[in-house]
Amino acid sequence: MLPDFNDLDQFRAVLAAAPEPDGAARKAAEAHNSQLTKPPAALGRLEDLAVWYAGWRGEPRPQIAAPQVIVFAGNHGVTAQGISAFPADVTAQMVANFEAGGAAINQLARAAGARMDVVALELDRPTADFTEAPAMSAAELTAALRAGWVAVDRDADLLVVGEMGIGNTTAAAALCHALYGGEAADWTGRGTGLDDEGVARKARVVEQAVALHKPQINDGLDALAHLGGREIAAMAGAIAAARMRRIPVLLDGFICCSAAACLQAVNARALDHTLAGHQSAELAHAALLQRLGKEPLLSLGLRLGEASGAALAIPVLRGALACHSGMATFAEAGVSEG
Ligand SMILES: Cc1cc2ncn([C@H]3O[C@H](COP(=O)(O)O)[C@@H](O)[C@H]3O)c2cc1C
Ligand SMILES: O=C(O)c1cccnc1
Repeated sequence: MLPDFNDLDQFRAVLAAAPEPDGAARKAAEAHNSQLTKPPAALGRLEDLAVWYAGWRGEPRPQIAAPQVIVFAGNHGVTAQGISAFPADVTAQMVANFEAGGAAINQLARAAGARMDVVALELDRPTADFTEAPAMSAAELTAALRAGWVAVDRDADLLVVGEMGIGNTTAAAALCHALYGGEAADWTGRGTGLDDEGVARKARVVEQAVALHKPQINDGLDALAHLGGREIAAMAGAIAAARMRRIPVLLDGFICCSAAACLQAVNARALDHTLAGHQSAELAHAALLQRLGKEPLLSLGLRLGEASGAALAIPVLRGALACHSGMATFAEAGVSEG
């Protein structure tokens, strides 16, 4: 059973009690890796990925059999400030598209052999416009974290989380500016395709919002409440639930990583069970990945969200484990060691 939480302090306590990887399984995986029929380290980063995954699953020779993709959707009051190239109605329209199987992530999840779930969070009740008021109350944030927390399949052996929410690159930029400082413009990109004038307006919105709320922000959950969105909070809740179940997580683009950053700001080790699936083309994703200490698996110029980049990385991790767990050792294959 997962522990439960009813308020933000209980969620902070859950994060503080997060489990660590299984040291014995990790050691056994390292020893096994060193005996496989290949020159030492010839599979490069795949070898580290396999050992990392084995530690989290507590199995020296695991496979990925049941990956789960969850796309969370939410609406944002800050869209009133003209910060997206698309209207807010697109969020609900895309949820219908996900449910009908017509979006990019439907194809990528299927191609990766992953189960896909869509969780829409109160789309007809957008968050407050955070240039004027906190985006969410503590109770609303708790509810959104819980929606993510309960969406994780207990039998999944890999989790990919992503999002849909017109305006959410503004929320993600504001979260990064609040957590890491610098200039608002450093964290503000084009999102769905703003022109230069639109990006300048968006950066002013980010700057104004962070200046308004910064005095009330003491950790990542305060930042999420003031500047986040329901789908961003739900991604954070799902990432935390996966940790409790020792399910490794592939992070998606800028918005997903802003959710992860909020967890890391509460507990420095909260993302140890996660990898960066890809580096998005959104302006600040590279800088955010650096802050998270994550090296992306892929960099394909995607700037879509929806979990698309992380879903594409599933076969990379699966390939790492197929080699690790399926290859013969030198002794088994009768191959001479160097
Ligand atoms: C048709 C369509 C499909 C999408 N799928 C993901 N996003 C992406 O774009 C949005 C963020 O960009 P901004 O902050 O500029 O609104 C998010 O919903 C994100 O997932 C989409 C956007 C559109 C228009
Ligand atoms: O990096 C992302 O995930 C992203 C970038 C632009 C628009 N939507 C998502």
